[in-house]
Amino acid sequence: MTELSGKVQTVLGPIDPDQLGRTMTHEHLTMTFECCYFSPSPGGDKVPENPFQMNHMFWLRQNPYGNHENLLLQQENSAVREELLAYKEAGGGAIVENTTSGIDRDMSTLRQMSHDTGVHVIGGAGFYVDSTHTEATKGMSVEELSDIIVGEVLRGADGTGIRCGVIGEIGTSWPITDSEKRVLRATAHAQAQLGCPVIIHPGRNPAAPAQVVRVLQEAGGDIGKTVMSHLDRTIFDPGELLEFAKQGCYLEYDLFGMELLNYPYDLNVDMPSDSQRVQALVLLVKEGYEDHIVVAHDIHTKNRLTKYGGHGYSHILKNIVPKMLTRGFTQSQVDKVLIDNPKRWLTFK
Ligand SMILES: CC(=O)NCCS(=O)(=O)O
Repeated sequence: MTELSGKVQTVLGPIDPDQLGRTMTHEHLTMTFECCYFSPSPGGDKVPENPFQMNHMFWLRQNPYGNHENLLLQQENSAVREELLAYKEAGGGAIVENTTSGIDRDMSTLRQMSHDTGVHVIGGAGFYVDSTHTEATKGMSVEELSDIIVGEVLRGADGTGIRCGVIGEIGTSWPITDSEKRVLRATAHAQAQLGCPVIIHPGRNPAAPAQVVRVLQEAGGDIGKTVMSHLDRTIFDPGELLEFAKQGCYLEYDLFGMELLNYPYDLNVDMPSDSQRVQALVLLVKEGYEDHIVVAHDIHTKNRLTKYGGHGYSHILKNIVPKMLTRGFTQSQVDKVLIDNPKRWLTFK
C-alpha cells in the first residue's frame, strides 16, 4: 500500500477513479516505432516515395511498417492534440498511453496534451521489447530493473518528475528473451510493492500470453490486475482463447481500426476485421468474461490518424459501440468494457 491506494495516477497527478469516464486502455500519443520497420514484400506495389497522399492511402494501410516516416508518430503532436479534443467531444474521458523505454516515451508532451485537452492520460513505466533494450538495461539485475520501475511510478520518469500510473506496455518477444524475463520479474516485484496496474505486450505466438502469465505469477505478480494486450493478433482459436481467459487477467482487444491483408511480422496470421473482433468479444461475454474485457486502437503509426484518412482515437466510441449493441451487448455491458473494467484495473490497491 502507498499513498496512491484507491487512486488512479495520471500525468497531471492522482485522481479519483470515478473521474476517468470512458477509457481506452492501450494507445500511443507520441512515440517512434522505428524498431519495427519491416520492408514491404517485393512482390507488392512499388513503394511510393511520399505515401502521405490520397492515392497512396490504401498502400499505407496495407504496409504501415514499410515506410520510415509512418513510424514517427512523435512528429504529429498537434494532430494528436486535435484528435484528443475530438475524442473528448465523442464522450471519451481517459487514455492509457503505453509508451515505455525504448520507443521514445515523452512524459512532458503527455502532460501538455492532457492539460490542453482535458483528457486524462495515464503514462507507462518500464521497458518495451528486447530489440529496444540498451546494453545497460540488458546488464541489469531484476532488483535494479525493479528499482527503476518503482521510481518511475513514485518519483517520475526520464528525469521529468512526471509519474507513471501503470507498468507497461512491457514488451516481450517470442520466445521470451532472458532480458525480457528479467524485466517481467522486475515488473512483478514492482507491482507487488505498489499494488499498481500492469499491461503486457505478448510475443506473436498463441502460447505467448500464457507463458508471460507464468513468469509473472512465479515472481509474485498480481494477474487479476494485469492486462494482456493484442489478443486480436495472438490467439485466434476460440477454445484456446477461453482456456487463456481462465488465467484471470484482463483480455484486451486493442487493434480496432487496423484491418490489413498481410500481417508482416507473421504471414501466418490473418488479422481479424473489426467485425471479427466484435464477434470475439461477444463470445467472451457469452462465456462470462464481461468483467475482464478492455478495448483500444493501439495507434502507433501516422496513417491511423484522421489527419491521414485513418480511423483516429474515437473510432471505438463512434463506430464499434453501435456495432456491439447490434450484436447483443447491453448498454451496461458496454459500460463495463469502457468504464468499469478500466477503472477497476487502473485503481491502485
Ligand atoms: C506499439 C505496439 O507494440 N503495437 C503492437 C503492434 S503488433 O503488430 O500488434 O505487435
